[in-house]
Amino acid sequence: MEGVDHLAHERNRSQFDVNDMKIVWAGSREAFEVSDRMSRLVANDPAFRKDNRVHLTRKELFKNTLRKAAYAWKKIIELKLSEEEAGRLRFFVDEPAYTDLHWGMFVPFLKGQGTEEQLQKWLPLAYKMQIIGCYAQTELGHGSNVQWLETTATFDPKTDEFWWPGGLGKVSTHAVVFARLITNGRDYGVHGFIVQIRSLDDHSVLPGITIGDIGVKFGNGAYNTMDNGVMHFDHIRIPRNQLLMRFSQVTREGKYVQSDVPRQLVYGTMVYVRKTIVIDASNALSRAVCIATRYSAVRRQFGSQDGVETQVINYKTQQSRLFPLLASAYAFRFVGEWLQWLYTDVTQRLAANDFSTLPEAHACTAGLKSITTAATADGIEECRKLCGGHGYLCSSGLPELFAVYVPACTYEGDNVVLLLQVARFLVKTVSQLVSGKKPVGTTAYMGRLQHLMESTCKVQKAEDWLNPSIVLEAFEVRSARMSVECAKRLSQFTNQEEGFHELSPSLVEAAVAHCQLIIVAKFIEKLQGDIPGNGVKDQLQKLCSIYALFTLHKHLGDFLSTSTITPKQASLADDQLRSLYAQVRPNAVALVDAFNYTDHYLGSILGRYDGNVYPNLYDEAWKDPMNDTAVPDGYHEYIKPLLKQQLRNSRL
Ligand SMILES: CCCCC/C=C\C/C=C\C/C=C\CCC(=O)SCCNC(=O)CCNC(=O)[C@H](O)C(C)(C)COP(=O)(O)OP(=O)(O)OC[C@H]1O[C@@H](n2cnc3c(N)ncnc32)[C@H](O)[C@@H]1OP(=O)(O)O
Ligand SMILES: Cc1cc2nc3c(=O)[nH]c(=O)nc-3n(C[C@H](O)[C@H](O)[C@H](O)COP(=O)(O)OP(=O)(O)OC[C@H]3O[C@@H](n4cnc5c(N)ncnc54)[C@H](O)[C@@H]3O)c2cc1C
Repeated sequence: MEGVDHLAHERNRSQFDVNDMKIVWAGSREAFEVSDRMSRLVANDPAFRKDNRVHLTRKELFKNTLRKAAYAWKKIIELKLSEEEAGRLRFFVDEPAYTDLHWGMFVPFLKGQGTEEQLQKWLPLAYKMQIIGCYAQTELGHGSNVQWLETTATFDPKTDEFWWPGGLGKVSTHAVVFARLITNGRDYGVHGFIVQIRSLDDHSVLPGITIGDIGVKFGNGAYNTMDNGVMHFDHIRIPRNQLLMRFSQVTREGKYVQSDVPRQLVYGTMVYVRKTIVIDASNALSRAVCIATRYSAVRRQFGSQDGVETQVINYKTQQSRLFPLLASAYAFRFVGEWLQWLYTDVTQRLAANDFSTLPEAHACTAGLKSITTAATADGIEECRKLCGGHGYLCSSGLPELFAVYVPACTYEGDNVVLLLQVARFLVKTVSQLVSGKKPVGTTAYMGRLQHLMESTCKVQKAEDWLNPSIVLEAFEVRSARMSVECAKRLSQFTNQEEGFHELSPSLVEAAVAHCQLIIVAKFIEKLQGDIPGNGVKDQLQKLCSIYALFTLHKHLGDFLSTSTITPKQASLADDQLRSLYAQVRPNAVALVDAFNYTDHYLGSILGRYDGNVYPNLYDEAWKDPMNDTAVPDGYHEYIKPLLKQQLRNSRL
């Protein structure tokens, strides 16, 4: 009962209204209510039980996922759930499935790339799940380099292998297929086609197509609920109108007609999903942080006072590892919200034939996807370590979360490849300054380049680091100087591509600096708005400072080598950071309660809301099939003879 008392005590000592914070975290009262309702619906339905996943074989696991997906769909229909409610319900079911790709990529691709006529034909089928779709872009030989995909769509197609598409291996009936469009002997580059791959009568694979699952992936259970697939086409014919033709058409005569739009619009679904992945990073990181924070308040080691040992959350090292992750979860939440706004804005502009913000939307989604997923993957692993030995047990929820999460650093664009896209965008922005082009959006600060190259940091005492404009300027100076340095070094190469290749490690660092500036800037911007709730804004201000100062601490080399700050100012930042950790400490448990996660969703004995960790860990161990019998299978074959052998040897 010790843990129970501790968490209740922690909750009583918090200095803000946790219910108000729940609304800020959810984004609005309406979003909170939907999430809250859906999470309880899932948690209270035994059909969605997930604590047995680690003991299932791959085939059992996959069938179980199919059962849950079908049951979830039944519930969605029965309860007449809205699109938003259905999305939240699937989220809380918390099991990667073909439905992620159907709703997350196939449907958005159709919506983005189809003509009115094509939408009328395909969307109702997809919405009612009368067809199930996946997104087949990656090939065995090409994933990052989309322009070099080898699959062709001509009147006389060659054959090639897709590799990875989720939902393809066993479930999808249709696929959005990426192939090079060839007509009248000319290659018009990569386009999206809709291709039926399985029979709608008996689910058999259609003639000329070979499909299978690509095999077991990283981790026990984890992403293995998903049927990532391999697909081989051999002279498949599809009707011309299954080229998605909103932006380019092929006439009956085979003439290619390109609308007056950038060819990159065919990549639109990737921009959409990358934006979603940023919000998802805050989900995954907050979940790990919630487990590690509650457990750190329950766990006691050393430092006995009055016969009671110290809660590990009181160790300064524990705080300096945990609280930056807590702050990052909030930071990623708010930058994700902003990215949603940016995406909506660019979509509206595209509809009005304004393509001016497309490069910015691409750079922001690519860069933020990279740094939030990398920090989240590392953060989950850090949370496992923060929970000591118990963190390594599957019942902590952390091993599975890590295994499910890490591919986010690879899918939807390898993180380094995407940061190089941001670097290209930055170098271009700097070079355009010479020609007088005014930078806008997230690169607007480059418009004050002369000031940023000359300015000196104003910090004289630790509290100065709480001043948002000082912090913001430090991040702007660091980023601008790193980009300018890269651009300068690049200009010394006669061949720009060769220079870009040679300097790519530094270019990636410049891209990281720019993206971290965006996160800090958007957190500060969020705090300039109206944030109701007793003590809520105050807590968020502390978290914002922690995110910024911890990032500064971690990348101190950048800040010092660009002379953005002095070693003395770095040391003052560390002093301020320590003080902030102490201020956040009494609020830590309440700050993770604000995520409003049910025990079902957390799936962690260490992160239980009631803190009743030890009896449950103990009980859980006894439920393991290994403990069905005291004497294990194999004793008679392998242990008993061995023991007898040893006995004989010792007698010799
Ligand atoms: C239940 C909750 C779930 C929540 C999670 C949500 C979703 C996750 C669910 C499931 C995930 C599971 C599966 C993931 C599915 C996939 O992985 S699908 C496959 C994804 N594949 C990739 O991402 C491939 C990565 N590669 C690329 O995107 C591009 O090839 C490239 C690296 C960007 C390079 O492209 P290329 O055409 O060669 O470009 P180049 O470098 O030559 O640049 C040309 C210009 O085009 C601009 N540009 C590039 N991309 C875009 C874009 N997307 N939008 C706009 N503009 C773009 C580029 O900046 C260049 O511009 P210039 O002005 O000419 O410099
Ligand atoms: C779980 C999971 C689910 C997926 N689901 C789907 C799906 O549904 N549909 C689909 O189409 N695809 C899917 N994919 C594929 C995924 O999109 C690709 O794996 C991803 O885009 C990376 O491409 P790649 O595998 O070719 O990596 P590679 O490009 O081969 O990367 C290998 C290494 O090379 C480096 N590298 C590559 N190019 C460069 C460069 N220009 N400069 C510097 N370094 C470089 C990378 O940084 C990386 O370290 C999925 C992948 C995973 C892991």
